[in-house]
Amino acid sequence: MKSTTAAKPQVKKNETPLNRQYNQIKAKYPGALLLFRVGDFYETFGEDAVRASKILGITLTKRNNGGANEELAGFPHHSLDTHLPKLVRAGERVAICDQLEDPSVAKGIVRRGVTELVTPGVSFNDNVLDTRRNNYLAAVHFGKADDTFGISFLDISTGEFLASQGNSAYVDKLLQSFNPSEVLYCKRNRQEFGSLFGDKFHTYTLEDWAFTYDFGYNFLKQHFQTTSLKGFGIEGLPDGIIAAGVILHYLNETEHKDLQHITRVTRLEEDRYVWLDRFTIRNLELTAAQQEGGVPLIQILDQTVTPMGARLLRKWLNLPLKEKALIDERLNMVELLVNDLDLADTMVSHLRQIGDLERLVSKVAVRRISPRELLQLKRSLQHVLPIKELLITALSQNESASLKKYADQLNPVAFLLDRIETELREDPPALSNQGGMIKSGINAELDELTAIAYSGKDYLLQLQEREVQRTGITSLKIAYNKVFGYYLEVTHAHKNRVPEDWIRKQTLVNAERYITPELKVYEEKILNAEEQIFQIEARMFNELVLAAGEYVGAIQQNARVLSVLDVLASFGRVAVKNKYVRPSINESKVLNIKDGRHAVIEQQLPPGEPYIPNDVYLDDETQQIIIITGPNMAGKSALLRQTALIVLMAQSGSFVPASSAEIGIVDKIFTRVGASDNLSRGESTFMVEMTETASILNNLSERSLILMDEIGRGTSTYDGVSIAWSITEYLHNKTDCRPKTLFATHYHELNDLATDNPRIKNYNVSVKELGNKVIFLRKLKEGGSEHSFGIHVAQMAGMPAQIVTRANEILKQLESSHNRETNKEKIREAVPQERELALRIIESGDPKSEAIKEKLRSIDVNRLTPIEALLKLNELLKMAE
Ligand SMILES: Nc1ncnc2c1ncn2[C@@H]1O[C@H](COP(=O)(O)OP(=O)(O)OP(=O)(O)O)[C@@H](O)[C@H]1O
Repeated sequence: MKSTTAAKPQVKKNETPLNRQYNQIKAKYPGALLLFRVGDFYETFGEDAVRASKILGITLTKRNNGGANEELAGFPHHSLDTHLPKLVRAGERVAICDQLEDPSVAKGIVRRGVTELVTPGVSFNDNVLDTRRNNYLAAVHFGKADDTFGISFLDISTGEFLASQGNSAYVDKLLQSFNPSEVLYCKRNRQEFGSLFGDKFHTYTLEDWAFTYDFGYNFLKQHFQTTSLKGFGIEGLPDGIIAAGVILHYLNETEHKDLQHITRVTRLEEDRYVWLDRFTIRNLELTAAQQEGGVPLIQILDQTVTPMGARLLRKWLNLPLKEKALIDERLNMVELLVNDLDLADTMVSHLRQIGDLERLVSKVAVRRISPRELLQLKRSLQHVLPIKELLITALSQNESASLKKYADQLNPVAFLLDRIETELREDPPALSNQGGMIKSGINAELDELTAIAYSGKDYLLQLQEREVQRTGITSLKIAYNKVFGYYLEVTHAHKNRVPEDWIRKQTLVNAERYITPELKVYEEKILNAEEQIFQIEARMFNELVLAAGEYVGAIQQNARVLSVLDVLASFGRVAVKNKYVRPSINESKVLNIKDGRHAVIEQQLPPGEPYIPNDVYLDDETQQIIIITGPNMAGKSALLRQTALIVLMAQSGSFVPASSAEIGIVDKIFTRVGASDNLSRGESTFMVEMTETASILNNLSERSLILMDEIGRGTSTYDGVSIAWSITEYLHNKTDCRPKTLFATHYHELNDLATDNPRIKNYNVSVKELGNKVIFLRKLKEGGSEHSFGIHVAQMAGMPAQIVTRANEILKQLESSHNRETNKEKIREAVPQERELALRIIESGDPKSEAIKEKLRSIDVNRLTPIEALLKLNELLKMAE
């Protein structure tokens, strides 16, 4: 994706003063597309014009610039709201250069300056933002120590600011989960950034000096007006502080200086959340589908009614919890709402009216709120008190710590509401510079001026009436424009009836315009009054916004509580609708799911086709690893994924699709599913599969849940079976932890593993054979399978009969020549044979064996992963042959 860095400004000869001003400003914002306000238009020039015309579909013209022809494209200033989002979405950084003084009073060339640099990650514009998603700006700092990184995220539209640090895998995971719209990093890390974190992000690189500890620390201290950062819990994160400092620095550089709504920086604690690697996030399709048209889990679970609730749900699904108390707190509240549907419904009906309180309050803090939005803020806040009262009433019937906490935290901000109610009209305009905002009876001077303006207008109507009588010109009209002020307009047909005392001002094609001294007197009265009204109202509105600014902290807290309530209510509604149950969370290592279902697939089956529920039991004593065999299409992958989804939903605080679920807290979920989805990256399928598996095996913990689907199918059957076999053995025999594993495979040879390994159990997803047809029962049963029905599936898929018959013949032949018992013995004997071979090689003295010895010596056994060991062994065997 687009990456931006500074470009050299062009110096031109024969500059006009306007050009010089343009070039000076342009040079200050390298890499940005400059929208240059000239009169009523925003103009772009040169390269910017070419890009703008392409993105916006506006006409590209040429102008003469110091003898050279330069491209030019522009649009009327009032179209900024339509055009800006298009430019930003196309990945442009847009510098908005406005006229900083009134052109009519400017001496010489109008003063201009960039008032905002809008970039993909920094925007307040409602048209750029997706209400149901956060718009994060991220900064990544490459730490001094090996594999340490600082990372920070900011959503300027909500004020949420986070910092953390960890290794590259952690940073990568966060980037995947938060999916920032723009990522900042240091120029010197350009090479590494792409190879570590991919090229899907819009990035912007900054100079080295911004990435220093003292700079970041001081910037943060200054912003929060604190003497240290201890209160935020980030003191111990030097790399995280650097990243957070870079974000504030960047905001400053992009002319975002009103940041009062960023009231804290929160430490994102790595060990508070379940670890999901990037493959898991993608494969489980929690918040985004892998393929177009696919349905992610969030689509099923999202019944939130506020944009901030929708954003929070996304976060909760990406960051499931590991602490029982916190998970139970959420589940308790969901249960309460499920059991008290009246409470849930009334609460949701209030929440529905609240809208995006979080973004509205940010606009208050940065003083970008419009009169209409302030009214909206008032209307949102009016629902806080009823919700608080609802919770308090519910508390009288339920002993609930959560209810009490939420009720306590909600602040109805009555004083502010009262003030807005008293002062702001119910039909305010969109802009604050043309009056019509403040109610009458608040400011005596304002009321007086309004009376003058109104009576002046009444007087003008009387004047018009009088002149009609006097001249007999019934079509005579009094109108107004900016150039002449008020005037009388008469069509040419009545021109000769115009009295002597009228003064002609303008002749049009079919009419003439006149003024009279009397008209001018009243004009001045009206215009003066209006001008003063605008000024007084703008000042009063500003004071109102400032007053609201005092409540930013309280309103932000309201927004947080309301978004939590929204997500919990959404969990409750989905639980009732889809028949989910409350999971029981404990600290054991047991996973015991009864009648589990796949939350997404069950919603998509054709009507009348039920989803077949299944039990899954895993622990670290008796059933640590389950090998699941079964034909293609039987439902193996669905079973694997539903198990992980149930765990994740439970630990996010949601009820789950099952008849019961005991969840011993899981701290990491790894998946290796499918083999074909990385082809577009140009890596070999098998290599990707092995890299992903290696990353799983190197990061295990005793609470890990591993899902492996057809590991090894990307290579020859023998290689595949050998690798799958050795991985499973490794997971079983690991001495430091016993990660729970579901292993779906077509290799029924693996069923033999259960013979010698007590915690490995065989299951199969059953099918029934009817004649030569297969019926999918989709029921998980104990025991292995004898064959894989691949040919049946080929037949079902409409393969020509001739091919199906021939395949069956070949299969029979192969099965008779490969006796399973012999294979089983061979596999069991494999280890001693290899050792023997190694010894023979080392003892002989020929040149080939010397080379092999050399190779062996180069291996550092302590740093070798099981997969690398297998690959090395394979290499050595090839050399020996
Ligand atoms: N328990 C179930 N109840 C109803 N339908 C199911 C169930 N499990 C799976 N299905 C349906 O069967 C389809 C195939 O399931 P799945 O992809 O899990 O099969 P598989 O055994 O992993 O196949 P393959 O080995 O070819 O990858 C699913 O897309 C779903 O529509």
